[in-house]
This record gives sequence, structure tokens and C-alpha cells, in this order.
Amino acid sequence: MTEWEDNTCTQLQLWDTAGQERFRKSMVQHYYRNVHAVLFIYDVTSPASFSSLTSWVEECRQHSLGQDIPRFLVGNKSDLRDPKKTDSQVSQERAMSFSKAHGMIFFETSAKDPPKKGTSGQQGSRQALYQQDNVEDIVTAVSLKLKRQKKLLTANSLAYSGSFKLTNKKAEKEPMTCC
Ligand SMILES: Nc1nc2c(ncn2[C@@H]2O[C@H](COP(=O)(O)OP(=O)(O)OP(=O)(O)O)[C@@H](O)[C@H]2O)c(=O)[nH]1
Repeated sequence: MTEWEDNTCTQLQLWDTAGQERFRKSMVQHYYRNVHAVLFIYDVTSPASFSSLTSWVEECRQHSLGQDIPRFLVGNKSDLRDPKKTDSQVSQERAMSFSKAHGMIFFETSAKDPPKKGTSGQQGSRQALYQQDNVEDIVTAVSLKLKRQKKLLTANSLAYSGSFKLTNKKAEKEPMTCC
């Protein structure tokens, strides 16, 4: 639950899809019904977990999840990054490029050992390109995105389903009423 300064709050209900196929098959319809956002989470030390994201993106598409549903890409286990093993890890550049291609908001974090607020991580011998966030920051970002989107949807539905529709400056001054 995130409480905002305007006295509203956003409550997040997270559904963790089971890794095991036999559970996934029976639960899958339930997951996709009324979904407001999707978090694609992978393990930064497991390129296989990153590669499997493509099938999750495809699954979302098959379940007709619209592009208006916010998508987040989260690389977890950043505490296990080993500067000497860059080949067997998912680089932030690769993840960032994937997130851009799929319209996702990218985060990297560790659920076990939360990065200090706003710090950049170390990747190989270089400074990581993107900052790492703790889990709470990611939850807040998801909540904020949903709050903004809800506001936008409400504004749009008022503009298009009310007794008048604002189309231009003239209409703003002299609203046309109908119904
Ligand atoms: N070092 C480290 N270990 C983690 C982190 N997050 C989870 N783990 C460990 O990773 C293991 C797997 O965690 P799960 O949450 O079961 O992973 P999962 O992907 O949901 O697993 P399935 O639902 O079975 O697919 C556990 O032993 C966790 O303690 C992290 O950020 N850092």
C-alpha cells in the first residue's frame, strides 16, 4: 500500500507466476484477468532467466494485454554480480536495450541485500550505467505509474463519456451539450 500526499493510496496485489509449468497452465487465465501492470523479473546471474523473458512477453501478447498496461523489467540478485564473470551474467546494457525494445521501465535490484538508495552498482571494472534501486523504490514506481495512468484514464473517460466533449478552444468556451 502506497499512500500519497493527496490522501489517496494505491494498493498493489502481486501475483507471482509459478515457475513450474503444471501450475502455470491452470492458473494462467486467472493471472491475466484484470491485470494492471506486469513485472518481468529475471536473475542477473542467469542469462537463461533473461532469455526466457521473450516467451513471457509473447504470452502477454497472446492474452491480449494492451500496450497501455505498464511493463517493468527487474533484474534481481544484483548482490551476486561478480565482476570477473561478465560472460555468465546479464549486463545492464543488454537489459536496458530489451526494456527499450518492449516499452518497459528498467530496474536492477537485490531482494536479499538491498542496494543503498540511488547508488550506482559496479559492473566489471566500470561503474554500472544505471542506478540500482531497492525493492521499496520499485514498488513505489509501479504504484506511481498506476496512479498516473488511472488519473489519465479518468480524465479521458470524463472527456469522452460526459454530457459534452471538449474538442477545441471554441468548444471549451461554448460546450456543446447532448443527451
Ligand atoms: N543472493 C540473492 N538471492 C536471492 C535474491 N532473491 C531471491 N534469492 C534466492 O533465490 C532463491 C529462489 O528464490 P525464489 O523467490 O523462490 O525464486 P522464483 O524465481 O520465484 O522461483 P520459482 O517460483 O520456483 O520459479 C531463494 O533461495 C532466494 O533466497 C537476491 O536478490 N539475492
